[in-house]
Amino acid sequence: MTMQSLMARSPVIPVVRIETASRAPALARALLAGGVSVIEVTLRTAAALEAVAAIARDVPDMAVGAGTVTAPDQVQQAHDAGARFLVSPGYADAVNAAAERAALPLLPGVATATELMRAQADGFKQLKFFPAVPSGGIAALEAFAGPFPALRFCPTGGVHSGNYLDFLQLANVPCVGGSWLTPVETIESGDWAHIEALAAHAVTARRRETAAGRPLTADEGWQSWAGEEDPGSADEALR
Ligand SMILES: O=C(O)C(=O)C[C@H](O)[C@H](O)COP(=O)(O)O
Repeated sequence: MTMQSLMARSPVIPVVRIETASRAPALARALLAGGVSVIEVTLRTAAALEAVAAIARDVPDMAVGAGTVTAPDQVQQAHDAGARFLVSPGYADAVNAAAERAALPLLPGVATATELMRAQADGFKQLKFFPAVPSGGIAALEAFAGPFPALRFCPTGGVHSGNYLDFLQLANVPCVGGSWLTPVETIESGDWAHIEALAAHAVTARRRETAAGRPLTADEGWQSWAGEEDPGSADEALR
């Protein structure tokens, strides 16, 4: 699987912080049921690697990756757990080399033109733009499109239900990353229907906008639910 094909699987890559590995398969099934078939489990908790392994074993249709990869030894650990891709918040030669040795697709993080130039020279075409909103958001991505027309970005950090459709309007943004589909407290409470609804809403609103060929208003995006399932008010489903 290439990073390009992974980024084409879903308009949103859920960035997950999970405290209890045994909850990971149910979480992955809820996202799949909502139409999201890729998940990034951040290596920020003690349960993360076990969660990656549980998803890889029990939910094979979910493309599970490891995020927050900041050191080369995490690459091998993620590989051994069954991760199918890696995401790093930054750009580090040692991590890049370890990912290449492990033959795992890597989405490295960049935020400046200098980092983009390094990544491009190293052969990367798909990059995480992190932290997206603090680093200039949509205006920065539009500016990067001029000197770097071949690069594609997954903006992450500050992207949420209220702005992700705007990011996806950009020609150099095939997908975004964000934590809003998988709130920590919702995972801990096991409210899988809510996570399925968040995923379904994100995917459906994007599909509807693509079909319309123009940006939707917030209300129109929400109406993408009409006729499928009554999610209650936007505030309620996105609570
Ligand atoms: O740990 C990493 O490697 C990260 O990428 C951090 C993530 O970007 C955020 O956890 C997601 O950001 P929010 O959607 O703004 O919550």
